[in-house]
Amino acid sequence: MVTVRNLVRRFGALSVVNDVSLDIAKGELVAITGASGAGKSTLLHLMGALDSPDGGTVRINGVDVFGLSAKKQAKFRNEQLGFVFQFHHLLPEFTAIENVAMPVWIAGKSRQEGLDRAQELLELVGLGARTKHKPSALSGGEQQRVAIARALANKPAVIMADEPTGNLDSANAEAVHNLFVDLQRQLGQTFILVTHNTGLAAMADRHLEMRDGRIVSESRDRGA
Ligand SMILES: Nc1ncnc2c1ncn2[C@@H]1O[C@H](COP(=O)(O)OP(=O)(O)OP(=O)(O)O)[C@@H](O)[C@H]1O
Repeated sequence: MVTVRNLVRRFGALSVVNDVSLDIAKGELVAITGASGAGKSTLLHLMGALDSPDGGTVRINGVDVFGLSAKKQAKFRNEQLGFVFQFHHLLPEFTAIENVAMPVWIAGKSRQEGLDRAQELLELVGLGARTKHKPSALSGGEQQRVAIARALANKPAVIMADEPTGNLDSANAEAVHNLFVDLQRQLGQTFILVTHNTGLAAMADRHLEMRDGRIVSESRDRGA
């Protein structure tokens, strides 16, 4: 599903991602942990084609993402990848349902198709009664669930999440963890998560630890 080979990203003399290779299977939930500055976010951004590498390749569903033109890459990102960040980045002037429908509309589908899909997803994340609320009228945990629904909008191959619970209290963080596991089980959704949260890392099928731009350990610790 995701094949990373010899990925390198340098900032000045520093190799922030230093020759990383890894394979992620369909339906896998992978957590990446490591100290601040280890290169986790940079690696995730490269895998999501939000940044370009100085060397190496990323293939998602067989597509060489850095071999695509800028326009095709943006389309690929919108249709094949879902992103969840620490701060939800919802559009404040739009309702929850409109925020979730947005990637569907951007992909060229009709207004109604977008709204139907968004309604279904908001119900899936437990927000079926909150669809007409604007982000400011939702709690932090609810806003993050809207962002997760939005990430799912186009049935992406992979959801990439960078500190998705970093801004949440422990109860809301746990709700988001459980939601990821439910989505993995119900939809076979593939997830790559960068997190400092040991509870979230422990729920993953596979836990990769980064240090100084490299993956230094790997464990399969779900249920341990
Ligand atoms: N655009 C940039 N220009 C220069 N240096 C950068 C840039 N982006 C990241 N870095 C540096 O790369 C290193 C790794 O950053 P990165 O954000 O990937 O780490 P991280 O493991 O995600 O850390 P954290 O857990 O604190 O988010 C850091 O030393 C950071 O300062």
